[in-house]
Amino acid sequence: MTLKLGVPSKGRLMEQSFDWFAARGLTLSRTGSAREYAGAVDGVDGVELVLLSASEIPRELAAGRIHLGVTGSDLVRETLPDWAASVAELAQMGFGHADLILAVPVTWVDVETLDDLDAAAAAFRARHGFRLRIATKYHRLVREHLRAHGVADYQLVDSQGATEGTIRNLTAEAVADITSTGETLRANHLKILKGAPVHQSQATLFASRLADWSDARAVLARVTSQLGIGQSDSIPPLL
Ligand SMILES: Nc1ncnc2c1ncn2[C@@H]1O[C@H](COP(=O)(O)OP(=O)(O)OP(=O)(O)O)[C@@H](O)[C@H]1O
Ligand SMILES: O=P(O)(O)OC[C@H]1O[C@H](OP(=O)(O)OP(=O)(O)O)[C@H](O)[C@@H]1O
Repeated sequence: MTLKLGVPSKGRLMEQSFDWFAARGLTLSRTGSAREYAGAVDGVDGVELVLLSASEIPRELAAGRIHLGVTGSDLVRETLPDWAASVAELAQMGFGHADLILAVPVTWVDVETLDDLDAAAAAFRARHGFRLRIATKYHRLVREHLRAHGVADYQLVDSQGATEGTIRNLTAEAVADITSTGETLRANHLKILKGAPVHQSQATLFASRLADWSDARAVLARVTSQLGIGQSDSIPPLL
């Protein structure tokens, strides 16, 4: 039996993941044609590369279909209820940095903080008869954050892409989305609310707590030794 390692199948995350492993002596490569999602691993015996969408890796880890997986820490926290029961963080990889933030139009001069948003939301509801709409694909993380900060008078509207455009399109009054350079927010005349972001994300190597480790345990020891990371004693059933 081999250890299955899930890595994003395209884009920056794939390339930077390949570079991160290569720098530690594990060579990942795509095999077959450019469009074929097959891969190979050199450097440690018994590792099988599984190329997957970054957004599917949390579910595959939680289902135990892959033993290790690279994806954004935001996607794990958003996708998996009680994520720490399903996966363990083995290494923060130092790329794929992005902040999940709340933003409102720059023209909302009285709204700079979550407290201001709370007040604006109450006023909005009184005036319009419906709750202020926040567009996002990060429903779980945004709900938890707003609950923790006592903001209740809002509704989430689902936006799976081009979220910053929802305000111009009059389908939302505020957004919660990932930003790295801030260019998309600036281009859409939005400003980030002050205070800590909802989440600071980066690419992270996760281990499944729910995969069958019985035969993959020895391979894990070789992988973590090669990568120079401490083998997590906290991955059941490795205890
Ligand atoms: N502008 C950005 N800068 C840096 N990281 C980003 C940016 N936008 C998204 N990310 C991060 O990249 C990850 C998502 O990667 P990607 O966009 O490849 O996934 P996806 O769109 O779900 O993939 P797929 O289209 O295959 O389903 C998330 O962890 C997110 O935090
Ligand atoms: O701060 P910036 O560097 O401008 O990056 C932020 C943008 O990047 C992501 O979008 P992505 O490109 O993944 O497309 P999406 O709209 O489909 O989510 C995110 O949703 C923002 O729209």
